[in-house]
Amino acid sequence: MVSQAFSKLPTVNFGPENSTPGSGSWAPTCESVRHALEEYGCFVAEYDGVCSELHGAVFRALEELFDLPIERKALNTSGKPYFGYVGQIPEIPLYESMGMDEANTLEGSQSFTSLMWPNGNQHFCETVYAYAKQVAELEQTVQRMVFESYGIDKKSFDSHNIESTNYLVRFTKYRGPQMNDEPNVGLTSHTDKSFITILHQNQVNGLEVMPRNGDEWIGFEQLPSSFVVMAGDAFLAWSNNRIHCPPHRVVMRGDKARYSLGLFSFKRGTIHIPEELIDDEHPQQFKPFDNLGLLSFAYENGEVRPHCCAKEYCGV
Ligand SMILES: O=C(O)CCC(=O)C(=O)O
Ligand SMILES: [Fe+2]
Repeated sequence: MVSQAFSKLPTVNFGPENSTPGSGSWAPTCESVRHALEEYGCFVAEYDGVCSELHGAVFRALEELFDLPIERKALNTSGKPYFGYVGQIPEIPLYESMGMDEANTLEGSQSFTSLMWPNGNQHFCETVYAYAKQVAELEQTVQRMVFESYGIDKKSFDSHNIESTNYLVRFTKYRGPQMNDEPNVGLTSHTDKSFITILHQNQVNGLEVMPRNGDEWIGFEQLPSSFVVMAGDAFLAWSNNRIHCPPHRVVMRGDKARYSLGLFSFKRGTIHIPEELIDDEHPQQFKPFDNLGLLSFAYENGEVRPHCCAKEYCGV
C-alpha cells in the first residue's frame, strides 16, 4: 500500500533561524533531525540554499545532459561502483543515471563537463557546481546537527569535516512508461551505501520510502524547496544502529519524465563508532570500517546487495 500523505514524512525547516549553530531554535532542530533519522531514516528538509533560478537552471541542465547520445553518456565511467553511467538495464528500462565525483569542487565539475562536452559547456559546469556546493552545505549541517544531538565531542566534527567527505552527485532520468503495459518501476527497492544522501527532483513525484518497522510505502509530494535527506548504510553503522537506513524505490505514476539529483556523501578514511554511542545498553555492533569498502562489498562479483548490508560487511 502507498500512502500519499505528505505529512507522513517529517519535515524540518532549514531556514537560518533553525540551522545556525547557537541560534534559539538550533538545539530543538537538532533533536527533530535526529528523531526523524532514527524513526524514518529520512526527512524532508525545506531549504532555500538553492534559489528558484538555480533550481530551474539545474533541471534544464539535466535535460541537456540526458539528450546527449548514449555513446557520450557511456564515457562516464569510474573505478568505484555506481559512480558512473547506469542505464539500458532490462529490469528497470525507465532508468538512466550518471555520476559526477568530487562534485563540490570546481575540478570535479570541470572534468565531468569536459567528458560530456569536449568543446566545453561553461553554463552546465557552473550550474551543477553551484548546486553541489549548496547541497553539500546542507549535508554538513545535518551531520553537525546529529553529532550535537548525540552529545558527541566537538573535536570529532571539526572545521575539516568537509574535506573528510567525498561528494558524488548522481543525475537521474526516469522516462515515463510508454506502452500501456510497460511496468512503472523506476528504481527497485534498495538502501544507499553512502553516509547521507540528499535527493531533489523536478515536479514529478515517484520516490517512496519504508520507515522503521513500516508495512507500507510512503509516497509524498516534493516542493521546489524540498530536499529529502536520507541515511545510508554507513550512517546506520556509524550510529551503532540507532539511525534507520530506509529501503526506498521509485514508481512512475504518469507519463512525464522525472529528473532527480542525488548528492551522496562518503566518509574518507576509517569510520569508528563514536565512544558516546557505545555503552552497556548499546554494545558495539560494528567494527571500524571503510565507507567505499562497504560500497564495493555491496556490488561484489557483479551482484548487488540491495538491502542494508552493514552487518554483513562489518558487524561485530
Ligand atoms: O530518484 C530518486 O529520487 C531516488 C534515487 C535513488 O534512490 C538512488 O539513486 O539511489
Ligand atoms: Fe537510493
